[in-house]
Amino acid sequence: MALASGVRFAPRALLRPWALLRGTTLGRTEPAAGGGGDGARRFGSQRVLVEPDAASGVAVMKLRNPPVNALSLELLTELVISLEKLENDKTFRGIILTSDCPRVFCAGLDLTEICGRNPAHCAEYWKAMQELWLRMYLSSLVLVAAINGACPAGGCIIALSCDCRVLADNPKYRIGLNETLLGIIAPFWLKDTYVNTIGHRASEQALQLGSLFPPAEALQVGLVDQVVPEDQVQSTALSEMARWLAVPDHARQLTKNMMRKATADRLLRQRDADTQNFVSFVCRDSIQKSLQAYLEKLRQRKG
Ligand SMILES: CCC/C=C/C(=O)SCCNC(=O)CCNC(=O)[C@H](O)C(C)(C)COP(=O)([O-])OP(=O)([O-])OC[C@H]1O[C@@H](n2cnc3c(N)ncnc32)[C@H](O)[C@@H]1OP(=O)([O-])[O-]
Repeated sequence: MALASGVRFAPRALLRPWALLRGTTLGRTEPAAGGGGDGARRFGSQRVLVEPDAASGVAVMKLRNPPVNALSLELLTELVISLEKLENDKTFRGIILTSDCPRVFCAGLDLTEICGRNPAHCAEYWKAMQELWLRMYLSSLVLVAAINGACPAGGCIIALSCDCRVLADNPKYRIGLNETLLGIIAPFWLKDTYVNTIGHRASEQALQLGSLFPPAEALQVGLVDQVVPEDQVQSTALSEMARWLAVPDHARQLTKNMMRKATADRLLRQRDADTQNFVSFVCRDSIQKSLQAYLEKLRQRKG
C-alpha cells in the first residue's frame, strides 16, 4: 500500500477474485446505447454492468442480479473484479454505484449462500464479502452510491463503503443494518463502518433494534447525504461526484486513507478469525433455523 502522491492505496491481491469466478462472462465489452468511441463502450459481467465515460473519468456501475441484487458469491466476485479493473485504469477517478433492478438497491447477503450450506462454502462466501468491503472501503476512487431502492443489511454496507450516498425519496426504500431481526449479528467491521458514519450512540440503538430507516430519518441520522426525488438520484449523484472530483486526487486519497485505514486494518489483522467466527456462528443449528424461517417468510410474503 504505497502512499506516495497520486499512488493508489487499495490493497492488492487480498484474494484472487478470478479464482472465485464460476461461469461468469466478465470482461465482455459492448457498445453503449448511442454508440461512440472507447469512452462510450460499456463492459462488465453478467451481474455488474459498467458504463464508463472516459471524458469525465466517471463510470456508472450497475448491480443487476435480479430480483433483489442479493449478494451472491458470483455478484461479490464480479463486483471486486469490475472495481479492480476501474482502479487499474488511470482514466477513471470515480464510480457511481447504482442498481439495475427496480425498487431494490441491494437486499444484502444472499441468504441462500449461508443457509443449508457446508462450512467450507460459508467460509468462501464470507471471505468474498470481506474482500469487497476492503476494496470498496479503501478504494482510491471516489465512490458515490445512487441508492434507487431498498437498501437493507449488506446493501447498506455497500452503500456505507462509498464516500457519499444519495437516496431516492420513497418511503419503501429503507436503509440500515437489520441483522438482529434475522437472529444474526453484524461483525465488528460492519459495526465500525456504522459507527464511523452515524456515531456510537445512534449505531448502538440502530444495531440492537435492527432499524431500517425511511429516507427522511436516514438523512437525519446521517446514513445518507442527500434525499432527492427518484428521477433526480442519478443527476444528483453526478453533481456530488463533481464536487468530490474538484479536490486534487492525491490530497483526497491520502485523507480518505487516513480516515479509514485503522478500521480496515482491524479486519486485515484478524481476517481468518473473523471468518471462523462467522462460519461457526451461522452454521449453528439454531441460526440455520432462524435463517430458514426468515427466507420462508420472504418467499411467502411475495405471494
Ligand atoms: C452477518 C452479516 C451481515 C450481513 C447480513 C445480511 O445482509 S443478511 C440479509 C438481510 N436482508 C434482508 O433482510 C432483506 C430481505 N429482503 C427484503 O426485505 C425484500 O426482498 C426487499 C425489500 C429487499 C425487496 O422486496 P420485494 O418485494 O421487491 O422482493 P421480495 O421480498 O418479493 O423478494 C423477491 C425474491 O427475492 C428473495 N430474496 C429477498 N431477499 C433475499 C436475500 N437477502 N437473500 C436471498 N433471497 C432473497 C425472496 O425470497 C424472493 O424469492 P422468490 O420468492 O422469488 O424465490
